[in-house]
Amino acid sequence: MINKVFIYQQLATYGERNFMMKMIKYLTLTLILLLTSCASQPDQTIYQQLGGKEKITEIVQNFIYEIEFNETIFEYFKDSDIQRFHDKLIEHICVHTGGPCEYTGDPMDKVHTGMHISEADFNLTVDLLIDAMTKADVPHPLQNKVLAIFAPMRGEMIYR
Ligand code: HEM
Repeated sequence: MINKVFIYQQLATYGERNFMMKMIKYLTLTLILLLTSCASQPDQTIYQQLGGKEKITEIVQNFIYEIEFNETIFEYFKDSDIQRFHDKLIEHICVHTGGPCEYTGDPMDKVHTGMHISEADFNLTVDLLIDAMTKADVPHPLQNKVLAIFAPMRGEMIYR
């Protein structure tokens, strides 16, 4: 009888040890995977994630193309210097996504005051930007990061 109890106790202890060993192995493996994935993907700026100046230029060119084919939004741009808009918007996006650029254009509130941009037209412009990014093969999660930077600027543009 004593021997039986002793054997059961030993088996239970062995089971616990076995379980603990498995847990330690599992946790160590998880930790290693976590560390290697962090090391291979160091924090990148959104500018870097996009692919730098080249990709931003592609997005801006697609965006201008979209604007030119949208009657409502083109109305705002019909007397604008599109080459200047192209150059300043690239600088602006570069700076705000963390790129190594300098913005040499005018402040957003000053540029857009007097245009009386409605909320609907602001949203429509954002849709055109989304189309421009999609055509430039920017993945959707990254598009959302870009939009999260520019959406809060709406206050400097609408109803002014
Ligand atoms: C977050 C959204 C927007 C950003 C980041 C943005 C950015 C800019 C930038 C950087 C410029 C060039 C400034 C300069 O020439 O010094 C510009 C110009 C302009 N923007 Fe925006 N803009 C936005 C939304 C809009 C919207 C919604 C409209 C109209 C529907 C609009 C209409 C214009 C026009 C017409 C110009 C040219 C101004 C001119 O001819 O002098 N923008 N914008």
